[in-house]
Amino acid sequence: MSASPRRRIVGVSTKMYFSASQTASYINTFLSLLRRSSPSTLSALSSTTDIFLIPDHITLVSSISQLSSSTPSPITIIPGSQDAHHADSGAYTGEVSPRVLAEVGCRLLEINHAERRRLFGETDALASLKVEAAARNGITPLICVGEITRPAYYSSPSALAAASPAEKRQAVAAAAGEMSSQLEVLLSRVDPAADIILAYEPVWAIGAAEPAGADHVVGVARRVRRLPCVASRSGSTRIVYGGSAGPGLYAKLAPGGSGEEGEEEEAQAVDGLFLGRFAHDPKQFYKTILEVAGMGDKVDRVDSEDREI
Ligand SMILES: O=C[C@H](O)COP(=O)(O)O
Repeated sequence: MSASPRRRIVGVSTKMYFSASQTASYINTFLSLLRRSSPSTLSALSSTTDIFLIPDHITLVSSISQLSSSTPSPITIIPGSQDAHHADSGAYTGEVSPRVLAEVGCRLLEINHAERRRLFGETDALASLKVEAAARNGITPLICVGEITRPAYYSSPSALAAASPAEKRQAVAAAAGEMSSQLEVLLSRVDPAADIILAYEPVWAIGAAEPAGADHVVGVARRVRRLPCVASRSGSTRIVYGGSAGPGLYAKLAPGGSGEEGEEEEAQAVDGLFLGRFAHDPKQFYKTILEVAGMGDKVDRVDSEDREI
């Protein structure tokens, strides 16, 4: 996965929503959308943007085979795993080995998702071992991190509209501060030269009706990039946003979008999106991919069955 300058990246985790046959049919429908795209669309897409797909563990191997046999050239879809143990082998009944994941073609490992922390008691220290295990096995770690507390002004649309720039800056600083101590631990065991992806997922925006505001996301991403444990890395550190993300969001996060006011514009604070529910329809997933790739002019064609995308 090359990332210099940083390639955009967008993907989906199906969490535990789909049956095995739904996962197969989801991938099938998504790949047919890609196959309906013109060679120039596919070529432009693959030249700028990485796409990943993270099914459940049971369907990972069959998904990898489906992706490798039916993805139209020159697109490559990066298969990922939702979790793994930190040891490569041993007496760990029921666990998934990162070495075996690498062996079957998995190239991305999701680590430290808020649901793993809240429901299964995972900690920063455990996640740091998994980050190390992924990199050791040549798998790119996709490290989820985000603040727990929702800024008070998200309580209602009117409170959000009335929030002052100072309140918003304070919320951005608080979120980045909370993530700073987590990231220190999460990145403590991985080679600074390894390529990683950070998924900024405010816990309060996961499973919600709406994503966090663009100004909040861009502001936090900029601050995270400046944290010493991130800024000092020599490997690529891409940042994707997750938490009720879907079509229409990335344009607001990209340079020239509606990101945080009053700060020096960075070329690209957020490198892409990490989708959940709002990618359950393969067409919505493909529309979002096109938007992340800066090809929003193609989005209207996705709904029309008889037009080439
Ligand atoms: O893994 C993806 C994120 O947790 C976002 O999920 P969501 O878009 O369904 O809120």
